[in-house]
Amino acid sequence: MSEPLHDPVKIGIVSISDRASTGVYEDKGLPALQDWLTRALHNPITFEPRLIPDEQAGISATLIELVDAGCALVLTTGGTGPALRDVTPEATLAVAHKEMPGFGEQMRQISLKFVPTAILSRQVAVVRGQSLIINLPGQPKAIAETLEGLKDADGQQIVPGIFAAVPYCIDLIGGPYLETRDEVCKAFRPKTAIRAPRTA
Ligand SMILES: Nc1ncnc2c1ncn2[C@@H]1O[C@H](COP(=O)(O)OP(=O)(O)OP(=O)(O)O)[C@@H](O)[C@H]1O
Ligand SMILES: Nc1nc2c(c(=O)[nH]1)N[C@H]1C(S)=C(S)[C@@H](COP(=O)(O)O)O[C@H]1N2
Repeated sequence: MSEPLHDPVKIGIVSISDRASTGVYEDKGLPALQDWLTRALHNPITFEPRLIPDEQAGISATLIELVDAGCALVLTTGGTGPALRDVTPEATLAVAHKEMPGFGEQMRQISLKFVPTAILSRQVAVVRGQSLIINLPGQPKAIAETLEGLKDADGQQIVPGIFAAVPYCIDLIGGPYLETRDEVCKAFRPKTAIRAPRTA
Protein backbone atom coordinates (compact mmCIF):
# COMPACT_ATOMS: atom_id res chain seq x y z
CA MET A 1 0.00 0.00 0.00
CA SER A 2 1.33 3.42 -0.86
CA GLU A 3 1.53 6.04 1.87
CA PRO A 4 -0.15 9.43 1.48
CA LEU A 5 2.35 12.25 1.01
CA HIS A 6 1.93 15.48 2.95
CA ASP A 7 3.83 18.73 2.52
CA PRO A 8 6.33 19.41 5.32
CA VAL A 9 5.59 22.56 7.35
CA LYS A 10 7.61 24.72 9.71
CA ILE A 11 5.56 26.19 12.58
CA GLY A 12 6.71 28.80 15.10
CA ILE A 13 5.26 28.38 18.60
CA VAL A 14 5.82 31.25 21.01
CA SER A 15 4.96 31.25 24.70
CA ILE A 16 4.89 34.78 26.07
CA SER A 17 4.98 34.82 29.85
CA ASP A 18 7.10 36.78 32.35
CA ARG A 19 6.80 34.04 34.94
CA ALA A 20 7.25 30.96 32.74
CA SER A 21 10.23 32.55 30.95
CA THR A 22 11.99 33.27 34.26
CA GLY A 23 11.22 29.86 35.76
CA VAL A 24 8.67 31.03 38.38
CA TYR A 25 6.36 28.39 36.97
CA GLU A 26 6.75 25.65 34.43
CA ASP A 27 5.77 26.66 30.90
CA LYS A 28 2.69 24.78 29.79
CA GLY A 29 2.11 26.86 26.66
CA LEU A 30 4.70 25.31 24.33
CA PRO A 31 3.81 21.68 25.19
CA ALA A 32 0.08 22.45 24.73
CA LEU A 33 0.69 24.02 21.32
CA GLN A 34 3.01 21.24 20.18
CA ASP A 35 0.66 18.47 21.38
CA TRP A 36 -2.40 19.97 19.73
CA LEU A 37 -0.72 20.66 16.38
CA THR A 38 0.80 17.16 16.30
CA ARG A 39 -2.65 15.67 16.94
CA ALA A 40 -4.40 17.90 14.42
CA LEU A 41 -2.10 17.77 11.38
CA HIS A 42 -1.10 14.92 9.07
CA ASN A 43 1.81 17.00 7.77
CA PRO A 44 5.33 16.41 9.10
CA ILE A 45 6.02 19.44 11.33
CA THR A 46 9.28 21.15 12.25
CA PHE A 47 8.60 23.22 15.37
CA GLU A 48 10.45 26.45 16.13
CA PRO A 49 9.69 26.97 19.85
CA ARG A 50 10.42 30.22 21.75
CA LEU A 51 9.73 31.06 25.43
CA ILE A 52 9.99 34.81 25.97
CA PRO A 53 8.90 37.55 28.45
CA ASP A 54 6.13 40.10 27.89
CA GLU A 55 8.39 42.70 26.18
CA GLN A 56 6.91 44.32 23.10
CA ALA A 57 10.12 44.82 21.09
CA GLY A 58 11.34 41.31 21.89
CA ILE A 59 8.01 39.76 20.85
CA SER A 60 8.02 41.63 17.51
CA ALA A 61 11.65 40.64 16.87
CA THR A 62 10.84 36.98 17.59
CA LEU A 63 7.87 37.04 15.20
CA ILE A 64 9.98 38.56 12.41
CA GLU A 65 12.75 36.00 13.02
CA LEU A 66 10.27 33.11 12.76
CA VAL A 67 8.66 34.45 9.58
CA ASP A 68 12.13 34.97 8.05
CA ALA A 69 13.04 31.40 9.05
CA GLY A 70 10.21 30.16 6.79
CA CYS A 71 7.43 29.41 9.29
CA ALA A 72 4.15 29.26 7.37
CA LEU A 73 2.29 29.56 10.67
CA VAL A 74 3.25 31.19 13.98
CA LEU A 75 1.04 30.67 17.05
CA THR A 76 1.59 32.72 20.19
CA THR A 77 0.11 32.14 23.63
CA GLY A 78 -0.12 34.70 26.45
CA GLY A 79 -0.08 38.41 26.99
CA THR A 80 -3.37 39.28 25.34
CA GLY A 81 -5.25 40.56 28.39
CA PRO A 82 -5.65 44.12 29.67
CA ALA A 83 -2.81 44.10 32.26
CA LEU A 84 -0.04 46.66 31.88
CA ARG A 85 2.49 44.02 30.80
CA ASP A 86 0.13 42.36 28.26
CA VAL A 87 1.43 43.63 24.89
CA THR A 88 1.24 40.63 22.55
CA PRO A 89 -1.45 42.17 20.26
CA GLU A 90 0.51 45.44 19.92
CA ALA A 91 3.73 43.52 19.14
CA THR A 92 1.89 41.43 16.55
CA LEU A 93 0.17 44.38 14.85
CA ALA A 94 3.56 46.13 14.66
CA VAL A 95 4.83 43.42 12.27
CA ALA A 96 1.61 43.03 10.25
CA HIS A 97 1.29 43.39 6.51
CA LYS A 98 -2.43 42.54 6.74
CA GLU A 99 -4.84 42.19 9.66
CA MET A 100 -7.13 39.13 9.77
CA PRO A 101 -9.80 40.26 12.28
CA GLY A 102 -12.02 37.18 11.88
CA PHE A 103 -9.69 35.01 13.94
CA GLY A 104 -9.86 37.22 17.04
CA GLU A 105 -13.63 37.63 16.66
CA GLN A 106 -14.17 33.87 16.39
CA MET A 107 -11.85 33.12 19.35
CA ARG A 108 -13.79 35.45 21.60
CA GLN A 109 -17.05 33.81 20.48
CA ILE A 110 -15.67 30.37 21.34
CA SER A 111 -14.11 31.44 24.63
CA LEU A 112 -17.32 33.14 25.80
CA LYS A 113 -18.84 29.63 25.90
CA PHE A 114 -16.18 28.75 28.49
CA VAL A 115 -15.56 31.96 30.51
CA PRO A 116 -17.25 35.37 30.72
CA THR A 117 -13.80 37.01 30.93
CA ALA A 118 -13.15 36.02 27.30
CA ILE A 119 -14.08 39.59 26.38
CA LEU A 120 -10.85 40.65 28.11
CA SER A 121 -8.83 38.84 25.49
CA ARG A 122 -7.49 41.12 22.75
CA GLN A 123 -6.01 38.46 20.41
CA VAL A 124 -5.25 39.46 16.84
CA ALA A 125 -4.13 37.55 13.75
CA VAL A 126 -2.05 38.98 10.94
CA VAL A 127 -0.32 38.02 7.73
CA ARG A 128 3.33 38.93 7.36
CA GLY A 129 4.85 37.89 4.04
CA GLN A 130 3.89 34.25 3.50
CA SER A 131 3.21 33.60 7.15
CA LEU A 132 0.03 33.64 9.24
CA ILE A 133 0.56 34.78 12.86
CA ILE A 134 -2.21 34.13 15.39
CA ASN A 135 -2.39 35.12 19.08
CA LEU A 136 -4.05 32.64 21.45
CA PRO A 137 -4.92 33.29 25.12
CA GLY A 138 -2.37 32.46 27.84
CA GLN A 139 -4.37 29.89 29.79
CA PRO A 140 -2.94 26.58 28.56
CA LYS A 141 -6.42 25.01 28.37
CA ALA A 142 -7.57 27.90 26.16
CA ILE A 143 -5.19 26.76 23.42
CA ALA A 144 -7.13 23.62 22.47
CA GLU A 145 -10.44 25.37 23.20
CA THR A 146 -9.85 28.15 20.67
CA LEU A 147 -8.11 26.02 18.02
CA GLU A 148 -10.64 23.19 18.18
CA GLY A 149 -13.87 24.95 19.18
CA LEU A 150 -16.68 23.49 21.21
CA LYS A 151 -18.18 20.03 20.67
CA ASP A 152 -21.13 18.40 22.42
CA ALA A 153 -20.97 15.04 24.23
CA ASP A 154 -21.49 13.21 20.90
CA GLY A 155 -18.58 15.04 19.26
CA GLN A 156 -20.88 17.29 17.19
CA GLN A 157 -19.35 20.74 16.59
CA ILE A 158 -21.24 23.52 18.42
CA VAL A 159 -18.84 26.39 17.60
CA PRO A 160 -16.10 25.79 14.99
CA GLY A 161 -12.54 26.31 16.18
CA ILE A 162 -10.37 28.87 14.45
CA PHE A 163 -8.01 26.22 13.04
CA ALA A 164 -10.73 25.13 10.58
CA ALA A 165 -9.87 28.23 8.52
CA VAL A 166 -6.08 28.07 8.88
CA PRO A 167 -5.18 25.60 6.06
CA TYR A 168 -7.07 27.58 3.39
CA CYS A 169 -5.62 30.86 4.64
CA ILE A 170 -2.13 29.35 4.29
CA ASP A 171 -3.00 28.15 0.75
CA LEU A 172 -3.97 31.71 -0.15
CA ILE A 173 -0.66 33.16 1.04
CA GLY A 174 1.36 30.56 -0.87
CA GLY A 175 2.28 28.17 1.94
CA PRO A 176 2.27 24.35 2.21
CA TYR A 177 -0.96 22.36 1.84
CA LEU A 178 -2.04 21.58 5.42
CA GLU A 179 -4.21 18.52 6.03
CA THR A 180 -6.01 18.01 9.32
CA ARG A 181 -7.35 14.95 11.13
CA ASP A 182 -11.13 15.41 10.96
CA GLU A 183 -11.71 13.98 14.44
CA VAL A 184 -9.58 16.79 15.94
CA CYS A 185 -10.41 19.62 13.55
CA LYS A 186 -12.29 19.50 10.29
CA ALA A 187 -10.65 22.08 8.05
CA PHE A 188 -12.77 23.81 5.41
CA ARG A 189 -11.68 24.60 1.85
CA PRO A 190 -13.83 25.57 -1.12
CA LYS A 191 -14.18 22.56 -3.47
CA THR A 192 -11.98 24.21 -6.11
CA ALA A 193 -9.13 24.46 -3.58
CA ILE A 194 -9.12 20.78 -2.57
CA ARG A 195 -6.02 18.97 -3.83
CA ALA A 196 -6.13 15.29 -4.83
CA PRO A 197 -4.26 13.05 -2.37
CA ARG A 198 -0.64 12.33 -3.33
CA THR A 199 0.98 8.98 -2.63
CA ALA A 200 4.57 7.82 -2.32
N1 LIG B 1 3.19 29.80 29.71
C1 LIG B 1 2.33 29.48 30.69
N2 LIG B 1 2.41 28.29 31.33
C2 LIG B 1 1.53 27.96 32.30
N3 LIG B 1 0.51 28.75 32.67
C3 LIG B 1 0.39 29.94 32.07
C4 LIG B 1 1.30 30.37 31.05
N4 LIG B 1 0.93 31.60 30.64
C5 LIG B 1 -0.14 31.91 31.35
N5 LIG B 1 -0.49 30.93 32.21
C6 LIG B 1 -1.62 30.93 33.13
O1 LIG B 1 -2.67 31.69 32.54
C7 LIG B 1 -2.92 32.89 33.30
C8 LIG B 1 -3.25 34.06 32.40
O2 LIG B 1 -2.18 34.24 31.44
P1 LIG B 1 -1.49 35.67 31.17
O3 LIG B 1 -0.84 35.58 29.83
O4 LIG B 1 -2.50 36.76 31.41
O5 LIG B 1 -0.37 35.66 32.26
P2 LIG B 1 0.05 36.82 33.23
O6 LIG B 1 -0.95 36.83 34.38
O7 LIG B 1 0.24 38.07 32.43
O8 LIG B 1 1.43 36.30 33.81
P3 LIG B 1 2.78 35.79 33.11
O9 LIG B 1 3.08 36.69 31.93
O10 LIG B 1 3.82 35.90 34.18
O11 LIG B 1 2.50 34.35 32.70
C9 LIG B 1 -1.65 33.06 34.16
O12 LIG B 1 -1.89 33.79 35.33
C10 LIG B 1 -1.25 31.61 34.42
O13 LIG B 1 -2.03 31.04 35.46
N1 LIG C 1 -10.92 29.72 25.98
C1 LIG C 1 -10.51 30.56 26.95
N2 LIG C 1 -10.29 31.84 26.62
C2 LIG C 1 -9.89 32.72 27.56
C3 LIG C 1 -9.66 32.33 28.90
C4 LIG C 1 -9.90 30.95 29.22
O1 LIG C 1 -9.72 30.49 30.35
N3 LIG C 1 -10.31 30.09 28.22
N4 LIG C 1 -9.27 33.27 29.82
C5 LIG C 1 -9.60 34.70 29.55
C6 LIG C 1 -8.92 35.67 30.40
S1 LIG C 1 -9.22 35.56 32.08
C7 LIG C 1 -8.11 36.68 29.91
S2 LIG C 1 -7.47 37.89 30.90
C8 LIG C 1 -7.82 36.74 28.48
C9 LIG C 1 -6.39 37.12 28.10
O2 LIG C 1 -5.51 36.15 28.50
P1 LIG C 1 -3.95 36.23 28.34
O3 LIG C 1 -3.49 37.56 28.87
O4 LIG C 1 -3.56 35.06 29.14
O5 LIG C 1 -3.57 36.03 26.90
O6 LIG C 1 -8.13 35.50 27.83
C10 LIG C 1 -9.42 35.07 28.09
N5 LIG C 1 -9.73 34.02 27.18
